[in-house]
Amino acid sequence: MSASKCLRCLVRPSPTTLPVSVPQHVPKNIAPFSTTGAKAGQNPKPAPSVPKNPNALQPYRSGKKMTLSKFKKNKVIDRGKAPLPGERKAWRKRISLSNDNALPVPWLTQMRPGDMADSGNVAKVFSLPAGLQDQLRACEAFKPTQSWNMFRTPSVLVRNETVDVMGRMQQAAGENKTARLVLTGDKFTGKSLMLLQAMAHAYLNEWIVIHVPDAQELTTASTEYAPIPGTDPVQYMQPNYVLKLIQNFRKANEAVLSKTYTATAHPELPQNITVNTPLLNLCQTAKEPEGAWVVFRALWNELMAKNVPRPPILFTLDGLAHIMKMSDYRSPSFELIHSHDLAFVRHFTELLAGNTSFPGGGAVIAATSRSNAPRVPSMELVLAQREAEQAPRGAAEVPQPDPFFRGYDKRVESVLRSVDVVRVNGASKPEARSLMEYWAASGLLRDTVDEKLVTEKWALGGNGVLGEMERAALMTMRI
Ligand SMILES: Nc1ncnc2c1ncn2[C@@H]1O[C@H](COP(=O)(O)OP(=O)(O)OP(=O)(O)O)[C@@H](O)[C@H]1O
Repeated sequence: MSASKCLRCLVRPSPTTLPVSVPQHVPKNIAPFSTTGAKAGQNPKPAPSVPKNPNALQPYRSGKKMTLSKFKKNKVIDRGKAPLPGERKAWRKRISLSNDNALPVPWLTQMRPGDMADSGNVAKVFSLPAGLQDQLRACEAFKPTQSWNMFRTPSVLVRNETVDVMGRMQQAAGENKTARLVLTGDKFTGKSLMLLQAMAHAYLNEWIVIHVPDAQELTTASTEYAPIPGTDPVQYMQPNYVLKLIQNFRKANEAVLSKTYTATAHPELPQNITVNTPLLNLCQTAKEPEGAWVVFRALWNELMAKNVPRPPILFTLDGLAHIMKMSDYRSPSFELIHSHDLAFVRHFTELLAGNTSFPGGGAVIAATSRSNAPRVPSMELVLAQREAEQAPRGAAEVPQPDPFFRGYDKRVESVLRSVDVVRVNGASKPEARSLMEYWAASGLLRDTVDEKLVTEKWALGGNGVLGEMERAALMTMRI
């Protein structure tokens, strides 16, 4: 393009319209050349202004900038109040145990202490008494994934497996032994609910209950940890987790703990605890994470004290696979810590392995999960082997380890080597029918419950998988 053309308007400038430009490098307040000393000091007169031709070629752009968003207003987006720390998690984990829109079921009876161990009650639905609901809520036995929020009162179906598990618990307590059980089975068959039933049975029969609602909280490095001085190999405590556990434990077991007394004095605790103090007072000394581990140790020693009257104890844990592998914690040398080196987890695994037992008898029950669980080949293999060994002679072949696989964990095998495996299957048709009649009486199932409907929903639910049946029959009613 020709340099003599105006770049903005394409008008050819004439020599007369060109502005007289002052060279930019000459400072304005410097005196022009002069012949006298007097003139030399005077300020120069301003140069006569040249009228501006808007079409003339400008050396520099001046004036307004063109802004494209001139007529746009800045929108103020109101995002509301930001949720406080922990608020989202609390919302996600909230449990509602009642639905006022569901009908009360007139024929429903409240659960009594012996109901779940009685084989005559198989395929019957029982409601949980209000006091028991509080205890189960305190120890976080209800899960947000279960369908409690659909019914008027929380109720459970007694199944064959329920009677079996409760029978083993009763027998162990009667013989001052500790039953060691692992509940396994397909997804949504009701393993967590079986744990809840075991806890309900224990509370109604005045046992002491310790419950770990989700084992992954212990091993995913989401809670503080510290090495315990004087342990070899080093074990780690988790003071914050243990504090929360003691507080829930105290709320849930208040009645029994106030009737159980200390066997020794505990001067090491934040408050001095003397002999014959209720265990409830001992639990109340756990107020800060700093002293929580010492309180837990004292409480554990008391629960395991021999030669003093102790009620049966139930220790339950949901999500077994999470504690049967390396944890996400690291040692000071940055090596992964095995879950069994976490001291709290070790208390559980020692019981499950049969190395320790409760003095007044009881049970230790772990449930596997299919929804949220890492793959642990050692655990899967040992549980399959145990199941085959327990089957009637020759009914199942005992699985063998893969000779080319190097990932088996000896520590896991030694813990699970002698446990009893209980498989939770789909419900039978009479059990399914009873539950569906309860759904219909609650106003959640509109169809008439007959043989045809039961068979249809039972088949749709993968041969009586209760969670799947709920989906098939009540999915439109989910809140
Ligand atoms: N005995 C029962 N009485 C009433 N409802 C039951 C019973 N057993 C299971 N259910 C229902 O089935 C659903 C699945 O139960 P649960 O959460 O115990 O399954 P799960 O086997 O632990 O599943 P996952 O393998 O995913 O952990 C729940 O909504 C629960 O209400």
